Amino acid sequence: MKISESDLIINPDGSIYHLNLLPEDVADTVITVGDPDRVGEVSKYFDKVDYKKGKREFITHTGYVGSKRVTVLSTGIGTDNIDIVFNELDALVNVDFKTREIKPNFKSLNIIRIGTSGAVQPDIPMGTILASSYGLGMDALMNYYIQEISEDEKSLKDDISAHFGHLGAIKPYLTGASSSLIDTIGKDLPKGITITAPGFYAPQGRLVRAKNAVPDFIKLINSFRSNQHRITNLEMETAGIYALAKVLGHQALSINAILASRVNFEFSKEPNKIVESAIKLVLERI
Ligand SMILES: O=P(O)(O)O[C@H]1O[C@H](CO)[C@@H](O)[C@H]1O
Ligand SMILES: O=c1cc[nH]c(=O)[nH]1
Repeated sequence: MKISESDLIINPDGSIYHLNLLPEDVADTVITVGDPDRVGEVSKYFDKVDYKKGKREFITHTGYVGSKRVTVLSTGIGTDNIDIVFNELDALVNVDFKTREIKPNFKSLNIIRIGTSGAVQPDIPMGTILASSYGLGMDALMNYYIQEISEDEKSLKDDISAHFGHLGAIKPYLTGASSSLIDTIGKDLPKGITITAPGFYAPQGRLVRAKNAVPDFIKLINSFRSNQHRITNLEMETAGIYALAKVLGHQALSINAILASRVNFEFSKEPNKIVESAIKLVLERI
């Protein structure tokens, strides 16, 4: 079945609407980062950069780490951008842009996020590099997609829904990391459930001048327990990445550079150093 011109928008030069990429521009291993400036911080370690492209906040460099072809791409902030990036990345590899039909041979990408994040447990200090075992979305993205979840995900999600049930309108969604990527890239890293918030301030329990509707949000988050599971950190993309990757059949892992300790009220004075060590760790292991 042909995908219509308004559902899948292809620019006159054959590139996809927002990412401005051609199908051949995407490697099978994709690193996503939030900050467009971080793309160069990753690709400076490539042995060879084939090209650099971009539009809006979506900057892409593709090249080689040793003999492995790798794409690094910035998503900007938030799961609304993840919706765009993941649908367009998937279309680039799984839709024939000439016929507008789904290709007969499905391609699954390995997608690794290198992001920044704030920890909500006292034993996870600033400087930690943490792998998200699950992404827990407090945003609304997955209200718009049909997602099948495993029995394990369902039972953990039920405990989470009970814990956060009194928040009313919030309908959390939960997806596990790719087991193959977490067992390799994330093998010896601290792990935990990452909350993806629809904002940086009150949606992450911060208080500046506007009053928060949810009192003691960080306490509510860090007191959650279900068997061996606990919530370790807060950021703004992982849950959307995990959920859409699974819906579309890709493998995803989120690696978090912990810049803030929300329980100790601290923010790193050297955030770039922490991000740098997360980048090096991922590039050594992909
Ligand atoms: O550093 P990045 O990857 O952008 O990630 C985190 O930083 C941003 C907020 O400062 C949000 O995007 C959050 O998820
Ligand atoms: O606390 C933090 C730090 C980085 N990014 C976030 O979203 N939250």
